[in-house]
Amino acid sequence: MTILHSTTWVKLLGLLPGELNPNEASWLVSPRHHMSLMSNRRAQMILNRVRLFASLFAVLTPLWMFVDLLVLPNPLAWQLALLRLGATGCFTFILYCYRPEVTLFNAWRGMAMLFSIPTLFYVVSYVLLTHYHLSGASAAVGTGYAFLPFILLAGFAIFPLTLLESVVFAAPILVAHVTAGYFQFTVVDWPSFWGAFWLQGLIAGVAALAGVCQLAFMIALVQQAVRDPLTGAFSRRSGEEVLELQFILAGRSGSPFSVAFIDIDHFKAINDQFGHQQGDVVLKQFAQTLTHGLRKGDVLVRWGGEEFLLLLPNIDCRQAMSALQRLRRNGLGQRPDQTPLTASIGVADMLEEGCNDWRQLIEIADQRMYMAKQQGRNRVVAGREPAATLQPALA
Ligand SMILES: Nc1nc2c(ncn2[C@@H]2O[C@H](COP(=O)(O)OP(=O)(O)OP(=O)(O)O)[C@@H](O)[C@H]2O)c(=O)[nH]1
Repeated sequence: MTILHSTTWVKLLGLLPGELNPNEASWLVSPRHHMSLMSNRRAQMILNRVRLFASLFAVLTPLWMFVDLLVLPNPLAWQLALLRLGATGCFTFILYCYRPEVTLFNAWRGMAMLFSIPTLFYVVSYVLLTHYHLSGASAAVGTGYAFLPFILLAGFAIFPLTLLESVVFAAPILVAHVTAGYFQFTVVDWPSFWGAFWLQGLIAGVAALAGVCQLAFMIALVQQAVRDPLTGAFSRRSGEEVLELQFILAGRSGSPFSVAFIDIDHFKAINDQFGHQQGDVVLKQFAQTLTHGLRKGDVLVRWGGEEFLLLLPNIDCRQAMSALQRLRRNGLGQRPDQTPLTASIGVADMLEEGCNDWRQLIEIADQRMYMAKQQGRNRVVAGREPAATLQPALA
């Protein structure tokens, strides 16, 4: 695993420093820790590629039928033609009827459906071909069927997949080849059956590498698009997307979802006394300090200027208060004159407030942040009552 955490990966993939953090290299191996925004965009991309692949196969599969009918003996040619028509019907079904909600699971299902059609086609066509002793032109056409697994494995190269996904999707095709060999369905005189298998493994490896490279570039692009360049926190636009997604998920599962509206105190004074550049440094350190203190799954958004939003899924106001207390106890950073940086924070929980729109939730948290300012700054307000105010924790 240490190699995954080194920058070697980044260098090997030809990425620029910062485009893919070393701790994000494990994202190339498995989709387990992908952020929801990434998974959503990847799911959309995979579904688009599934449709592209299905449309190509829907056109090419019936076209080859005419070659079969011209060259192959009957009834083999007709049996294969029927098989091709069936496969074309399945590809057309995926193209026009598979319009699911954009989730990674549905994208995987689309890929599984897409690749299972030619894999089955390959196995059945082989069973049919073994009953004939082909020679001349018909043997050449029959040999063409043996190339299908190679084409399928190469096809994975157009999908932005993790290493684990590539292995899972390529395995059935390799197993189909081994099964065909085991039952001696081979009609072609390969120099070596295992030689062909080795070649397939090689193609699968190259396709997996191509998929991982695509994924690396995709991660880098998504990071650039979703992050605020100064602080590394989510930008407001992507933050709104995450908010909407988390709000829907929390609503569906009936779990709490809290947001904290954070505004740095007297930030203008930093700019005025020490210059805008020093102000930028303080903003950057503030965001880094908060991010390091967060749990996995919590999201920091730069809402604008010196205002930040903290999205805290699965916790209510009370738990959010204690998380913020911990963050404030550890310190939010320092002003250029070495005095502690403080912030005024408003907290609201979707369940407690009965919000059915995330904008409403932000509005409430924003109002509470203003209450914190009015009450003297450097505090957290989580309700209208004074009891729900967390007093200054910093010296
Ligand atoms: N350096 C820097 N300053 C910024 C940036 N974005 C906004 N600001 C400044 O942040 C300051 C915010 O000032 P105010 O809204 O008056 O708030 P404040 O001084 O923090 O006072 P209170 O919020 O009332 O405690 C403004 O001077 C903005 O110019 C940025 O990206 N970098």
